[in-house]
Amino acid sequence: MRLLRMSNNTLANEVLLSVENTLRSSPFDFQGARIITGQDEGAYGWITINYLLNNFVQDSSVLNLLPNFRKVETSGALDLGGASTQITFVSNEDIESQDNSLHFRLYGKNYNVYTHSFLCYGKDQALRQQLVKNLPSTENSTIFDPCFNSGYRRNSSISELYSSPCVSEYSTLDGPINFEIKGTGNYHLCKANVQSIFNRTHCPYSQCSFNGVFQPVLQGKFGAFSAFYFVMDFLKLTQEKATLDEVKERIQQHCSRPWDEVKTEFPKIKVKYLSEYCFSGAYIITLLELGYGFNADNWKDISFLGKISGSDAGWTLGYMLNLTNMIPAELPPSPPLSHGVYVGLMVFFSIFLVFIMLTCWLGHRKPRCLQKGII
Ligand SMILES: Nc1ccn([C@@H]2O[C@H](COP(=O)(O)OP(=O)(O)OP(=O)(O)O)[C@@H](O)[C@H]2O)c(=O)n1
Repeated sequence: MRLLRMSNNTLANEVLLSVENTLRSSPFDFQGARIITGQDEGAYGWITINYLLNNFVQDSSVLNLLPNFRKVETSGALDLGGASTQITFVSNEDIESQDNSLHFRLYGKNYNVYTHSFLCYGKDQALRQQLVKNLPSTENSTIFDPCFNSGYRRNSSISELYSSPCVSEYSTLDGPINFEIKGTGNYHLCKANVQSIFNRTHCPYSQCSFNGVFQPVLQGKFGAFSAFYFVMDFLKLTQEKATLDEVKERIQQHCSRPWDEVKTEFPKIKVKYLSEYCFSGAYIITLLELGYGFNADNWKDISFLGKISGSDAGWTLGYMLNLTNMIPAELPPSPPLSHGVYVGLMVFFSIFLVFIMLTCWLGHRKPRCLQKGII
């Protein structure tokens, strides 16, 4: 919707109006439809996964005294959509760019959060950028693309290719109107093509991810969801903790398989998704490694998450939690003593009272001989 608004604002408004009309006639308490910002998308994704992972349940002074008390850290959020991708995590460093800085107070604790949304770096738009950047200058009607399995063919057109604002600046009237994309299935060539859409030559801050965007040093664990999960799940890389090299090896193997073989093995998967897993694998590795700076050491900090406790990982739950005030800024008032400590103190004081009464009684009691009048 953010892309559509850029290329055709009237059409974007028409879509919103249509959504509003439909939802207004539903039994829900509909309060309006709007296009959220990339920053919101990052923030709400971060809230969702940390809420579902129970990371906001923080220490109270009593809990702190417990021997097995775990100081809960939040998890960073990595979201890959079709049009944009978001990275969000708590950072102890100075966030040099205001646009990337968020402050939350949740359950009585402050969080300084870094977030950035890269529009045009979702999986579908990145594929488009990669194709455009590597279009041969000749007027060939066939494009050989290493990011598709060999034997794969797809028809496209110049107008379709350049229809997105992510690539319209590269638009050229040269070349054929219609062309055919033919896969050659080569992971290393594909990765080289994908790298060409990441600009790491300029950085106006002390450190950047790519395209001149500030990013502090990566901190803590990360949950990667949406297309990060769909792709890694297809490649069977979400359960086992594979090393970065093993992950690359698996993607390389997949890219080198002939398209016919892939299609026969997975007849139930949509052709659009299936045909793009080679590109998607190479893109995810490049985005995480070259873009965000993950490496062989901190790769283990990334968990690929589809559902958490039965709920989808994504920005929508976080948006709803925020809207309905489900995560209060302050901790709910808790009793000064826990139940266990209260019961323990009651038992102790009861025994103490009985002991005092017994001592008094023994101290004031007359000896038996006095009672009988014998000195
Ligand atoms: N089983 C699936 C489902 C989706 N996808 C891909 O995952 C990406 C993200 O899909 P979706 O969650 O529908 O994202 P969008 O809503 O399009 O993302 P955005 O937030 O960027 O608009 C898309 O490229 C889609 O083709 C996939 O590879 N396999």
